[in-house]
Amino acid sequence: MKIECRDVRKNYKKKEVLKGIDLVLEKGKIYGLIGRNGAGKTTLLSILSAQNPASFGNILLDGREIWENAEALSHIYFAREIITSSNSNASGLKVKEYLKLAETYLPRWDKDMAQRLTELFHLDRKQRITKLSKGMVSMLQIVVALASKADFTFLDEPVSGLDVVAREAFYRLLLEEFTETERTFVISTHIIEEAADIFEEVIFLHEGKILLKENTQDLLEHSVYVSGKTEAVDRLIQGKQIYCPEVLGRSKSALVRLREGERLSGGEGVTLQGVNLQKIFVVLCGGEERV
Ligand SMILES: Nc1ncnc2c1ncn2[C@@H]1O[C@H](COP(=O)(O)OP(=O)(O)OP(=O)(O)O)[C@@H](O)[C@H]1O
Repeated sequence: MKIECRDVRKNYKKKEVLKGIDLVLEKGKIYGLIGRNGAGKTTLLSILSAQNPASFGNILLDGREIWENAEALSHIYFAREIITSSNSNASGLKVKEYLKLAETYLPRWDKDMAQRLTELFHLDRKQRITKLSKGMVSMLQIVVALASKADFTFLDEPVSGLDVVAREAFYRLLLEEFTETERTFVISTHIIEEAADIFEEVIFLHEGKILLKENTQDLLEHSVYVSGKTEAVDRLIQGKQIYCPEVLGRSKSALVRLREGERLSGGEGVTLQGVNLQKIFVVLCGGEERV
């Protein structure tokens, strides 16, 4: 089972938010969707789940268009922020009523799991959603996403507002569910480092385009931060794929992306350092604001 996104574009009036997205999401993987504020992550996830029409392009599940295709959509669930303002549909609902509603429209709903997770997160089923704290609303979003049992489950900033204990609990639950099932998860997050180990692949969405989609481990193994005396660094990085070279006095630094089979060996006056996912993201997507 796979989802294919073919040349998907989205305009809001004259503003082009997605600029030709080609993407394949395979079964049985956890993807991290990472991008700056306004990069288009929520828009992309809403289009991948047919909650929002694309302006151009197609989304296919095993070759079949998902738009107005109830069977295809029964395999896809997008857990987006529950809007708790007074004019939202969820307003006024109690937690148990919201879960009941989820049960009616999610064909693979796991009631026992929803019950278990609600207890685990200490969510009061009688509480109105509008009275929940921000973190508790995120927990409810996570409960529904996991209990949806959808083959493709998308979570938009699921850990937003969660304290560190609840975030750890979420990552653990996600991994448990992932190892027991063949489900695919796409998680958008701004908290990159603590989730980096969970993502089998990362997708960097930058200014409406996919800048990178790669196995996380490969990406980390093939990224090296080089610094040292300018001449020595220049010799080392010659012919290599480099990002953000910076010169400070007689020193130079740059991020090097090694191609398959390429190696770097440090010499006199040069330091080689591994980089983490957050650093790679800042270098590739940070632009002028990078520090
Ligand atoms: N319904 C809408 N009408 C008009 N513009 C919109 C609408 N939804 C999103 N946008 C615009 O599209 C762009 C992408 O928004 P989107 O919410 O997809 O980004 P994001 O990557 O999820 O951002 P964040 O990380 O801040 O949540 C932004 O410039 C936003 O203002």
